[in-house]
Amino acid sequence: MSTVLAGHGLVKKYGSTTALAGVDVEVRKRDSLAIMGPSGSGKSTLLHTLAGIIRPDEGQVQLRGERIDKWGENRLSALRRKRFGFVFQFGQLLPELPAEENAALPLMLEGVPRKDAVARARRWFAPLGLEGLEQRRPGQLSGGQAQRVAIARALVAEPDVVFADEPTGALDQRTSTEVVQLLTFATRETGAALVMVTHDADVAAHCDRVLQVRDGRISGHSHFTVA
Ligand SMILES: Nc1ncnc2c1ncn2[C@@H]1O[C@H](COP(=O)(O)OP(=O)(O)OP(=O)(O)O)[C@@H](O)[C@H]1O
Repeated sequence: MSTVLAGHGLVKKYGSTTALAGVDVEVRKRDSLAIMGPSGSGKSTLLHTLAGIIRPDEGQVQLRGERIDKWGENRLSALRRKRFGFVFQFGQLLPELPAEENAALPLMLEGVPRKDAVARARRWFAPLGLEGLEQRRPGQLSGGQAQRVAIARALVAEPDVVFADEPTGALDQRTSTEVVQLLTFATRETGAALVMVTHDADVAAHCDRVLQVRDGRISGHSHFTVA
């Protein structure tokens, strides 16, 4: 299967701190990868480097074989909008917009007319268990519902890769399980790859593979048998 996203020899330093000390990672279509490791081990730096948010000092990031880490900021931010989806710990939904418009936002930012963008976003509401909540503002949603709207927003533009940074970090265990099941299922349905940072081994176990990071290096790599 072809590689969608790859990082080779990634090094990132902040002053005397080496956040990434030479990391190699590849993800393929429909692949889901969890990144785990102690606090400060470099997980978020790795995710942000793969997502074109942080530039590595050494090494390279390739999307479908094309090197992106040297691209200019405008080109990179357009790439992030079109080809990547993001889910963060706290949904980061816009409080004044109804759920359906929050989910439609990446399309509207690309110039898709509001009505069409919302219609496409609405298609995600039933599979994500959000039917009937289309008009709610984020303040009127539970934490789990807000994360499901964030998943719809991450998938609406049919990205190549979804990046999730502690997507269940603010949720209780039952809600975490629901959210990660929906995230892995829905992402796989679209054919996108998923790269997720999590502290929670139960959440990581929903991914195909787990990468352990320690002191900026890969310290372990395990595969789960995919049903
Ligand atoms: N902008 C920055 N400036 C200086 N140091 C940074 C910066 N970002 C990260 N670091 C340092 O780089 C190292 C890796 O940080 P990173 O956030 O990637 O770790 P993490 O594994 O995601 O941690 P956590 O689980 O606590 O979120 C840490 O020592 C951190 O203090």
